[in-house]
Amino acid sequence: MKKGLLIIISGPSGVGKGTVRKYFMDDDSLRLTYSISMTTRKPRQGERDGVDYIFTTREKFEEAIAEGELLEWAEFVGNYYGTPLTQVEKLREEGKNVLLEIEVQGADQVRKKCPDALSIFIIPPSMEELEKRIRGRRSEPEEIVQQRLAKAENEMKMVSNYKYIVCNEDPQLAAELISSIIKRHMYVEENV
Ligand SMILES: Nc1ncnc2c1ncn2[C@@H]1O[C@H](COP(=O)(O)OP(=O)(O)OP(=O)(O)O)[C@@H](O)[C@H]1O
Ligand SMILES: Nc1nc2c(ncn2[C@@H]2O[C@H](COP(=O)(O)O)[C@@H](O)[C@H]2O)c(=O)[nH]1
Repeated sequence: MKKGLLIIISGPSGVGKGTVRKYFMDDDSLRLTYSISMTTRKPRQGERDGVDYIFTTREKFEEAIAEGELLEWAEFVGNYYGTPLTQVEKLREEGKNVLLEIEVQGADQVRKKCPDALSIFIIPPSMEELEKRIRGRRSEPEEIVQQRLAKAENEMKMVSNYKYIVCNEDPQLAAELISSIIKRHMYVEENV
C-alpha cells in the first residue's frame, strides 16, 4: 500500500481554515485524517478535548518536546501548539492522507523533515475582512485580538513558501479548490 500524503494547511488565524476544512473533510474519496494538535491554550466555547485539540499544560508540553514526541511545534501568541509524531506516521503508513492545520513556523519544520509534504496557504479576501472574522468569533480579549492581527501581517509574508494559495472568500469554493488539489496529488502519487 502507498503511504498517504502529508498535507499542510496554514493561513492567518481567523482566515477560516477550520470552517473550510469542514466542507471537504468528510469526503471519503480524499481518505483524510485530521491530525489533532496538542496545545496549552484554554478551550474555546464548544471545543472538545481530544477532538479539536489535545489540551494540556505547559509542563506536559515541554516534556513532549524533550522526549522528541512532536513532529513540529511553535509558540503562538503565548501558547504552545504542536503535532504529535506517532499518529501522523502510523496513519500515513495505513495509506491515510494526514491533514495538519498549523501556523507558519511549524510548517517550515515539517517541510524540512518531509520535503514531499503538500502545502496550501489560505488567504483572506482582505486584511479588513480577516479582522472582521477574528472579532466576529468573540473568543479573545482585545489584547489577544491585536496580537493575532499583528501575527497575521507577518504570516502573510510567508505565503511564497507554499505550493498552493487559496483565497477563502466563499468557504465552499475554497473547499472545492483544496479538494481538487488533494485529488490531483493523490492521482500523481498513485501513478508513479
Ligand atoms: N468565507 C468566509 N466568509 C465569512 N466568514 C467566514 C468565512 N470563513 C470563515 N468565516 C468565519 O470566520 C471566523 C474564523 O473562522 P475559523 O475559526 O474557521 O478560522 P481559523 O483559520 O480556523 O482560525 P484559527 O487558526 O485561529 O483557529 C469564524 O467565525 C467563521 O465562521
Ligand atoms: N505549529 C503549529 N500550529 C498550530 C498547531 N495547531 C494549531 N496551530 C495554529 O495555531 C494558530 C492558533 O490557533 P487557535 O486555535 O488558537 O486559533 C492557528 O494558526 C493554528 O492553525 C500545531 O500543532 N502546530
